[in-house]
Amino acid sequence: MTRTVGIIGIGHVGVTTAYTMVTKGLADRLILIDKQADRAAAEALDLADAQAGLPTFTQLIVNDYAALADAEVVIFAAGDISQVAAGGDRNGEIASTKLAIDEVAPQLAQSGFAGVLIDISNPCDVAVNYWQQLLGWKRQRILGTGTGLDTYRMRRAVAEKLGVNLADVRGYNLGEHGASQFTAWSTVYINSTAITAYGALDYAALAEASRQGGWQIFKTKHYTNYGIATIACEMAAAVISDARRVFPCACWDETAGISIGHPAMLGRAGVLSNPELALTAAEKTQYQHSAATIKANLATMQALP
Ligand SMILES: NC(=O)c1ccc[n+]([C@@H]2O[C@H](COP(=O)([O-])OP(=O)(O)OC[C@H]3O[C@@H](n4cnc5c(N)ncnc54)[C@H](O)[C@@H]3O)[C@@H](O)[C@H]2O)c1
Repeated sequence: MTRTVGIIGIGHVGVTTAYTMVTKGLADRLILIDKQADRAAAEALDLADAQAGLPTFTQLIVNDYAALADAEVVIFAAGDISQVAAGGDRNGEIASTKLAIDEVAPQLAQSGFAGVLIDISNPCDVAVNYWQQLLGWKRQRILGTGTGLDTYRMRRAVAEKLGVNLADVRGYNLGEHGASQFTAWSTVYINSTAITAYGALDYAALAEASRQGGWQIFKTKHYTNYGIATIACEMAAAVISDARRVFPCACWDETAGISIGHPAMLGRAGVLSNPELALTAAEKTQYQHSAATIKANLATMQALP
């Protein structure tokens, strides 16, 4: 089997995702697409140079939608990061991301792509719902990185606080990849020990550190790329290898009636199932509030011309 992945939008995030794919040898064929055709071509040449020093080889194809017909995964990172509103509000990108989706969706549909679409572009949950409505595919084939990156940030904040390794911190941030997200502390463990066993902690400060972690980076760099590229590649690899690994993803929740960040088992068909969580009553309320926020922002996106 030839592992084929497409990346649409070769800006900061798209190119870092491509670099991660190439250096980890996660794909045999990588298709890079950007409406700035020269930019995608230049990035492909730079990536091609890197391969002289790598133990794996990735065939690079530029700006060819037809090549997506054979892809297992397409990662969508198109948009315009300069539209992020003051304070790091990802909803500033509603119009630019809608425009990019409207431009790409017909070409993606026409390409014959039959794999799994992973949206990174923000506002991520809103974009996933919009993609699902526009394309009408089985919802399990369309997901977003959602609170995957926020969960990484929670793991970093907890690890720094407790003096443990962030790889040993498990659990989830849930809901919107945005201000209404929350850390579900009932799910957080350090190895097999519940975080609650660590005594009194300032949970509000830790949750805020993960919620605001992106802004802390963004206000200096004006973009973020390494964390998101890593989680996107982890998810893509799980789909390609039918790994049945669980990630917090923006994906359909029948009960909430919306796609929203919650754990999903990923495999070749996309979302295979959603593990049940035993959330507390307060966490359930936060989740419902986040679902309502995504629905309101989706209505805003749909109302745009
Ligand atoms: N979900 C997350 O956790 C997360 C984290 C970081 C960034 N992001 C999001 O990822 C997206 C990309 O960020 P970035 O910093 O790479 O932005 P960027 O502005 O650097 O790059 C966007 C790229 O998309 C291209 N593009 C725009 N419209 C297109 C179209 N119709 N077809 C093809 N290409 C098109 C642009 O030419 C540009 O190269 C943003 O929406 C950003 O908010 C999400």
